Amino acid sequence: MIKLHKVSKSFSQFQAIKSISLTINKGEIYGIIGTSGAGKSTLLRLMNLLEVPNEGDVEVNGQQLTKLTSKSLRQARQSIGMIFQHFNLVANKTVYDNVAVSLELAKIPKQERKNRVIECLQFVGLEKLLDKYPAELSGGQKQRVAIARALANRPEVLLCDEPTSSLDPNTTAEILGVLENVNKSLGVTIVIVSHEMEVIKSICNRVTVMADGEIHDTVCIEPAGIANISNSPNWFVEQLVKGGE
Ligand SMILES: Nc1ncnc2c1ncn2[C@@H]1O[C@H](COP(=O)(O)OP(=O)(O)OP(=O)(O)O)[C@@H](O)[C@H]1O
Repeated sequence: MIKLHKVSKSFSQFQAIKSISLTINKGEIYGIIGTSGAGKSTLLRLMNLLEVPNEGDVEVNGQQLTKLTSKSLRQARQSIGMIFQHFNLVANKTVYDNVAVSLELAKIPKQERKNRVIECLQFVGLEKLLDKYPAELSGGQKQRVAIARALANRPEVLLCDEPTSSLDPNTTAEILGVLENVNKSLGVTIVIVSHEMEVIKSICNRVTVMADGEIHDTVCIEPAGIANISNSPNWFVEQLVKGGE
C-alpha cells in the first residue's frame, strides 16, 4: 500500500531522513515511534508528499507520487487522508462545512456531498453537532470532525500525526476506538506517529522505531487493546501504588 524506497529529506544542511526504505501493507495499523526530533513527522509527511524528498521514491496505492504532475498528485492525495495533533479545523466554518470543504475541492456534486458529509459525521458519532463551530467542541469532538473530514473522500490510507497527543487518557481511548473502527469497518490502512508508547501498543500491529532520521528497528506486535488506557480514579491509584513499589 505504501512503499518508500531509499527516501532522504534534508532541511538546509540538516539531513532529517536518511535513505529510509519501508513497506506498509494494506489493512495494517502501522506505528512510528521515537524520541523528539527522530524524524517521525517528516517521515509521515513524505508519505503524501507534504514534504518532497530530496532523493528516493514514494509509492502509495500503486502510484509513484514522486513522478506525478501536480494535478495528478492532487487527485492521488484524495485517497490519502491525514489528521493532526492540533486538529487543523477551519475556525469560522461549522462542523458540516469543515467536512464538506474537501469534497468541494474534489468537485463532488452538491447532493452527493451532503450525503457523504452526513455519512461521515454519523460514522464518528457527531451528526447532532453539525451546526456547531470548532470553538464550541471538546478536543475529542474536534478530532472526530477531523477524522470525518479525512474520511469524506473515501481514502485508502489515513496518516495520523500525534492524533491523541493533545487529549486526556479517556478521550485518547475514544479516538483510538474511532481509528480502530475506521480500519476494521472501512478497511483503511492507518499509519500513526506518536511518542506515546501506550497509544502505539494499544492498536498497532507493526511498529517502526526511529532514531536520528533512520529506522532503528521494526517489530510486529499483538495490539494490547484500548481498554488499557484509562483515567478512572482507580487507574490513577493503581499507577501511583505501582510507582511506589
Ligand atoms: N520545516 C523544517 N525546517 C527545518 N528543520 C525541520 C523542519 N521540519 C523538521 N525539521 C527538523 O527535522 C528533524 C525531525 O523533525 P520531525 O518533526 O520529523 O521529528 P519528530 O520525530 O516528529 O519530533 P517531534 O516528536 O518533536 O515532533 C528535527 O530536528 C526538526 O527540527
